[in-house]
Amino acid sequence: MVELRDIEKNYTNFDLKINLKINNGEIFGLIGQSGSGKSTILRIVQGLLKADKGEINIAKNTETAYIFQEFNLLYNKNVFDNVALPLILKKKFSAEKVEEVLKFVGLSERKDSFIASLSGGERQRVAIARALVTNPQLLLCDEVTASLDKSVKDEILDLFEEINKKYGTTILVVTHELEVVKRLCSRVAVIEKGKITDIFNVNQKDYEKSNKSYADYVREVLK
Ligand SMILES: Nc1ncnc2c1ncn2[C@@H]1O[C@H](COP(=O)(O)OP(=O)(O)OP(=O)(O)O)[C@@H](O)[C@H]1O
Repeated sequence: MVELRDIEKNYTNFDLKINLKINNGEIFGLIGQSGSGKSTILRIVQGLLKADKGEINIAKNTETAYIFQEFNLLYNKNVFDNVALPLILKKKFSAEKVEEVLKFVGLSERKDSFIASLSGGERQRVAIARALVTNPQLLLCDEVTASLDKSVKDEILDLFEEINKKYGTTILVVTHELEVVKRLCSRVAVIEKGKITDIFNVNQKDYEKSNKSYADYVREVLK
């Protein structure tokens, strides 16, 4: 689905050099500390940044969508209009499609609400719905759960899993959070100082999905 071959990007104090292959239908994690080069890789895959060397191959006509940490929502528009935007830009507006993805992310009831009145988790759901509305085969996610608390994070991660299962969407997840990779990804690449130092299958078996209430979680950590 996505192949980065001998990709290089050189900044004054930073050199990226990687090879990476992401298979059709997998949820692939890219994990690394701040400054390791994750966003640079994602931007190269998005086509927002040109590599100095190497080749990037993405299957022809792959519909791609992005979800960012900051959500990039339009605050002067309501939920419905935010989600409809990519379809309007592509001149493919369909109210039914917007309704369908809003239902999928559990926001049908909030479709007339303005973004400012939503919680962080709800905003993230709007961003996910907006990404899904064009039926992407490839979803690129940059630190999408970093600002969310544990229970909302679990909900959003469930949603990504559902997207992958229901639509077969290939998902590339960039994160510095180990638990996100553990919970969601089948494979992960570890990136350090611009190089991939390891790639392996994630052992998801012993991840315990939390059914605890928020109060239980707080007690468990703090007491
Ligand atoms: N336009 C640029 N000019 C010069 N250096 C840059 C530029 N963009 C990124 N860098 C450098 O490249 C390195 C990797 O940055 P990148 O944003 O890819 O890291 P990251 O792993 O995504 O970090 P974070 O988790 O903090 O977002 C950093 O050292 C950064 O300073």
